[in-house]
Amino acid sequence: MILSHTLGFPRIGAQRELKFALERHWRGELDAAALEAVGRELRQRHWALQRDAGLDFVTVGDFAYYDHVANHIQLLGCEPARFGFDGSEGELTRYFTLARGVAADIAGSAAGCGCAAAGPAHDGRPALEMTKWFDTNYHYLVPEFLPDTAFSLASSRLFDEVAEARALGHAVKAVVLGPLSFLWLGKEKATFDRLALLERLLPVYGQLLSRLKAAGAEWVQIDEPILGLDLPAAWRAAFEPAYIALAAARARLMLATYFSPLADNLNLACRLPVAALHVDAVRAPDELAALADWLPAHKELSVGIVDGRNIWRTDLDRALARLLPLAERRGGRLWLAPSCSLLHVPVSLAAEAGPRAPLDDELRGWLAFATEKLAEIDILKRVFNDGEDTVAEDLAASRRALAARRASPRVADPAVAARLAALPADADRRRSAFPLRQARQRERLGLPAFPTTTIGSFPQTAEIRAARAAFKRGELDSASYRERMAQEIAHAVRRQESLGLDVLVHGEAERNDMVEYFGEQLAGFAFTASGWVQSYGSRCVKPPLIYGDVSRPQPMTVEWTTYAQGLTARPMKGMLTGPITLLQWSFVRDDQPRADTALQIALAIRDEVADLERAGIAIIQIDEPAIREGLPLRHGDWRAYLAWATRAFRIAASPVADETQIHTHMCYAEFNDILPEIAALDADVITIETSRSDMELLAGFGDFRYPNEIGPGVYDIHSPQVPATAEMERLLEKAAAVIPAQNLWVNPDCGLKTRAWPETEAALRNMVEAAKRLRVRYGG
Ligand SMILES: CN1c2c(nc(N)[nH]c2=O)NC[C@@H]1CNc1ccc(C(=O)N[C@@H](CCC(=O)N[C@@H](CCC(=O)N[C@@H](CCC(=O)O)C(=O)O)C(=O)O)C(=O)O)cc1
Ligand SMILES: N[C@@H](CCS)C(=O)O
Ligand SMILES: [Zn+2]
Repeated sequence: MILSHTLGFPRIGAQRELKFALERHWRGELDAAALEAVGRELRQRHWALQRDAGLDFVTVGDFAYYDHVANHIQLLGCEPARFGFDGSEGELTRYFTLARGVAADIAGSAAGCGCAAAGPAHDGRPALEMTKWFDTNYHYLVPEFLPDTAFSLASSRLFDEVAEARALGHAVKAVVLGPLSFLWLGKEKATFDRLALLERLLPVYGQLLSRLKAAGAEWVQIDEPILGLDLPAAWRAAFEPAYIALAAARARLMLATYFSPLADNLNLACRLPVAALHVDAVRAPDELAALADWLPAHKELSVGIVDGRNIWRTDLDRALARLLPLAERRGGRLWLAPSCSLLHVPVSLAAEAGPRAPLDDELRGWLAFATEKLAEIDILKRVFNDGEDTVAEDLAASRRALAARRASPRVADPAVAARLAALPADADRRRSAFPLRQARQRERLGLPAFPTTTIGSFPQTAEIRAARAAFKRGELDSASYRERMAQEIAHAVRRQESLGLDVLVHGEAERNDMVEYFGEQLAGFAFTASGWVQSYGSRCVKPPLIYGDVSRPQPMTVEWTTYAQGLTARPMKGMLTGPITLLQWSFVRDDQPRADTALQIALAIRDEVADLERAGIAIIQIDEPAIREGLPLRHGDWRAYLAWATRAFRIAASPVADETQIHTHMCYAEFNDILPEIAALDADVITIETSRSDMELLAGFGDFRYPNEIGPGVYDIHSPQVPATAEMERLLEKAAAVIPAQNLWVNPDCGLKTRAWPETEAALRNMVEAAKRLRVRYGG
């Protein structure tokens, strides 16, 4: 018998119902009960979808009002003491405090902007840090651990949800993050080893599993994605005793791994005393044979056969070819599932039909979002359980779609192939070495020491978003929309001039998103109407789809950039998203290596760089915030990735003269483990997020003697708090202790699109003042 399930389902809602409810709640327009009603309605809808798709169990525990790791912090009773909760606050209030921090004197502004994580707040309660969930564009809240962190079962939310699903008649599989992954994903806030907390944590997990069983969960999926990482020996060694201890709870456990091969953890995963093991057969198809050998016959094998990280229809014949020998080997017993939670793909293709939909019928036919992926799993299951004839039509439709995609003339563009073949070997090299470029740029730009700048975006106000929405609905004509954006840009330029910034930006008002905006203009890319995916909290992104060879039919940013430059005598930075970030934050074609697609995008961006230079733009920034996130999860794969990723960046950045200054920008990650490669990008200036680590991140750049110029972020843009001049001075002093002062720039951590104008202006005023004081101290 073949069974089916999903590791998780998107929680945000097909129409982003959760996002809008959350933001209304934060603005004080929706009370907690009404928010909970929206959550309940979404869970019920998603469980019904799972049941209707023929899954044998619905998954309970994948829902979260902000983030599932944050749910575990409450569930396991380890809310950090620094939040000072006194027991009078409700669970939901505490939850949003962990996620967003509190700034008592500016709470109105924080809530009004719908921003998610807040940074250091006036009353000393900064939000939990946010970081990337493995190699995805989803951000989780980082648990904080101290040597005396205690655990207890402190929330009934998960058990209530199990009861809710049971009351609706569903067979339930609950999902929790495993104890080792939970500890691994957290951070020590004092000098000690957080693995030491396992002993204290395990009894609470034991209680958790017993209660889930008592609540009627037939299975508990226990996620240990860290089994896909290169783990230190102590962490690997901790698995077996931990799971032996958990076995005492007598819950039926499915250990779930995903995102990368198990490799040297395969044997360990097979040995653990659990009833079932889930593996990612999309990222690690080659391990299936070994699993069939090693997993004891009495255990269930759940095969993640449908890609949970991408949106292409599954090749069902290839999937069946993989599954058949496995099923045979395991006596006809298998579970089928997506490779990972479906959190990372949009809810349904249903919203992509209709005359105004940007996706045409042909492209839509090649795709499967979360709902359609469940249907694919059901087809595969029925082939085994009921015979191929029962799904002959579905299989034929799937084959037709795949054949159409393979044969489509829209995929291959011979001109792109020809250009790549003719690419000179030195296309990734600037004309001169950095010292000469630096001298020429200094002469051309005439900037003061500690030049001030921002990262690109200024507040994406409700008015800007509303104008764009009206334009897209056809209610605002193109000329009026462009006029509105021109006004916004002019406004941003005026404000920067009056603040005294040295290098200006146009503010990105015209961009819906730093990736989608380019995706809408590049050939080989398509975009959706409602293909939203949660990025953090209530914030979502709509990743474009790369379906074919990429090229740039026409300039994408030159008009707005030259317009902005025409408004000021100061240098206006051109603002582009780099090839790796465009790749990483899109759904990428699966019919050629990612490296090839990256190279094609690099050529398109190179053309834009050349056009900006030709239009007289002296400084061009190529954002690469996702370059670190794109690193493979296994170290052994790093070298190959870094080689093509850095080459793609350099190809994009290298067509310009020495006098043209190339900036890059990175955030959301620690870069110290890839510093040589960051240096090899050879950007003239790099701006990076450093303020949240109190410039600690910069130490690596100092130790490494990073050769080019650096703008370490001096304030956290996630917070509406206005940073004090003295604090930014202190950070700059700290930076000057490790980086030569003449190479330092002054800027925020990242773009300001999620902020409001009043706090933005106040923060930048203080930042400019801090730079002036540094100039006095260091000369220049
Ligand atoms: C830098 N970050 C980014 C990541 N990934 C990206 N693809 N882009 C990024 O910028 N990953 C790492 C970080 C994550 N950070 C963020 C920060 C902010 C957001 C965010 O604000 N997202 C918006 C959606 C952005 C967008 O595409 N907006 C569109 C559509 C706006 C919209 O919702 N319109 C409404 C109607 C509005 C009205 O009538 O007033 C509608 O269509 O229904 C646009 O501007 O046109 C969000 O709201 O979640 C994301 C990641
Ligand atoms: N230029 C972009 C970079 C974000 S990582 C911005 O300022 O929003
Ligand atoms: Zn950034």
